[in-house]
Amino acid sequence: MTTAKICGISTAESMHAVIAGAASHVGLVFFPPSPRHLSFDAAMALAARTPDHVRRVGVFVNPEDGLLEQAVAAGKLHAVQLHQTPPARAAHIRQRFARETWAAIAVRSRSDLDGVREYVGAADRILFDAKTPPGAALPGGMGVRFDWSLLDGFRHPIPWALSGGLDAANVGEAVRRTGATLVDTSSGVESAPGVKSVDKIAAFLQAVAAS
Ligand SMILES: O=C(O)c1ccccc1NCC(=O)[C@H](O)[C@H](O)COP(=O)(O)O
Repeated sequence: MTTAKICGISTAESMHAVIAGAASHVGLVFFPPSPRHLSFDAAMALAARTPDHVRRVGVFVNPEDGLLEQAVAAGKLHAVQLHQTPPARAAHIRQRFARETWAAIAVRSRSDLDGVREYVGAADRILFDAKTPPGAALPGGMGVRFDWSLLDGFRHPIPWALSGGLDAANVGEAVRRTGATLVDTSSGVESAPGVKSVDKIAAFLQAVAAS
């Protein structure tokens, strides 16, 4: 069975669609340059609307402890997803905050997978995401897909999830092709950057359930 994380939720309406569609995880972004960035107050309000069986994942880019402290408390986070965060720093965060820790690996070529093993003991899950273009404002959430065949034969040392350019039309193929048991999407369920579509969220979650 494949489960899904819908990332970058910022309204009560889209949170309702995530819950109604039976997503396993929801992503709350704490990165000011992102159109999905949440204030602590907004995160607190969304967390209050979310049952605990939908796991709240805070999304961060090499965060300081101070940001993590406030975000973990406001969002009642079950997990933290770390982009551009070296393994030693991820290990510190995992130990200090005692939250399930995901390390995002930005993938464009096979050599990008080399760093995965360094996260053994430092992260609980790897999120394979597409590398965004050089100079891009964001390290994720840009609808960029990577070549899934790069994962062929890769021996995953810890649990993992697939991300990057997934939508209702391609997620079934992505699951079949990679064997992913957890998939993640953000812009694939949006009508504009940062604007979630409840219809697209429902269609994505139906496609995952059918995969
Ligand atoms: O979504 C963001 O704005 C974001 C900002 C900073 C770091 C990571 C971010 N997103 C991470 C995610 O988990 C996205 O769901 C993932 O990159 C896939 O995005 P997309 O290709 O748009 O589906």
